[in-house]
Amino acid sequence: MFLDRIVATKRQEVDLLKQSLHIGRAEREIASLQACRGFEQALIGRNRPVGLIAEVKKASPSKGLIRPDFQPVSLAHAYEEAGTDCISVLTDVEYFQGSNDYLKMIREQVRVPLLRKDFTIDERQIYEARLIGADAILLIAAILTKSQLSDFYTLARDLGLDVLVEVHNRPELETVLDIGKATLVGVNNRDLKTFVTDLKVTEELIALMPQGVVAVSESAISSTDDVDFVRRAGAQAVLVGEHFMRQPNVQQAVHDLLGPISKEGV
Ligand SMILES: O=C(O)c1ccccc1NCC(=O)[C@H](O)[C@H](O)COP(=O)(O)O
Repeated sequence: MFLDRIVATKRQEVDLLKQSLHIGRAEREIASLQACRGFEQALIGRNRPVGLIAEVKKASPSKGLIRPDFQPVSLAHAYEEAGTDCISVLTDVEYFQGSNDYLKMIREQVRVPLLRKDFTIDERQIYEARLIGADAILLIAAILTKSQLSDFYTLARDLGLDVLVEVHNRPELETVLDIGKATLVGVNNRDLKTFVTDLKVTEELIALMPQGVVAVSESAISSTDDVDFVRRAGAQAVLVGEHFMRQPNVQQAVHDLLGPISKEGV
């Protein structure tokens, strides 16, 4: 299964990270960094009736190479110009052709809060995320135990990071709600084990979320009908990657998908 392969690769990467990232040193370095930009807060005070996390995504396991002419900083600038609330940067090298360097470069150039999109399986990756300039990390319920989800969540918050906790089915959501910490929950419409996508997953799971949770619908959103559907299902924000990456002008693509900036209806 592909997700198992990704996690196996992450274990190897973490073994290397254990040699290069010393937690005590990382903590001291982090203490001298500027505070993170509020990722969740940017979605709550969003620029449009539905919040937007626009993704910088060169390739994916399900689609291969998506954007051959990939200029991460220009793309991030275009997203910022288009009024995106937050940006997601894929940092996985092996399967998404991403890079920590892309996130670092974008951090230097744009003000929008950044999600480090990767497969977190070890606490060192959370320190690393903070050090490279992320404002938020992703925790994927499908690859973590309940205690890992809880511990990693707490560590990330202690380091000043926001956390997008991702679920794809009811048992995963129940685990996350049972832990009782997550305030920002993403429903991935893509089954990461089969790559099958279905927006109805958003509809099913958001209906089970308590008031106060900021719900994000992730993946396979490519039309205004899709946005309307997940919004009606209760999504306060959408995470969109491939659709924007396939458009020559991503700034225009954001306007076409989400309309002009308007705080009305927030
Ligand atoms: O995108 C994939 O093929 C993929 C495969 C296995 C694990 C994760 C995967 N994607 C990560 C994501 O969650 C998406 O990049 C993100 O939600 C945006 O989705 P999309 O708009 O469909 O590019």
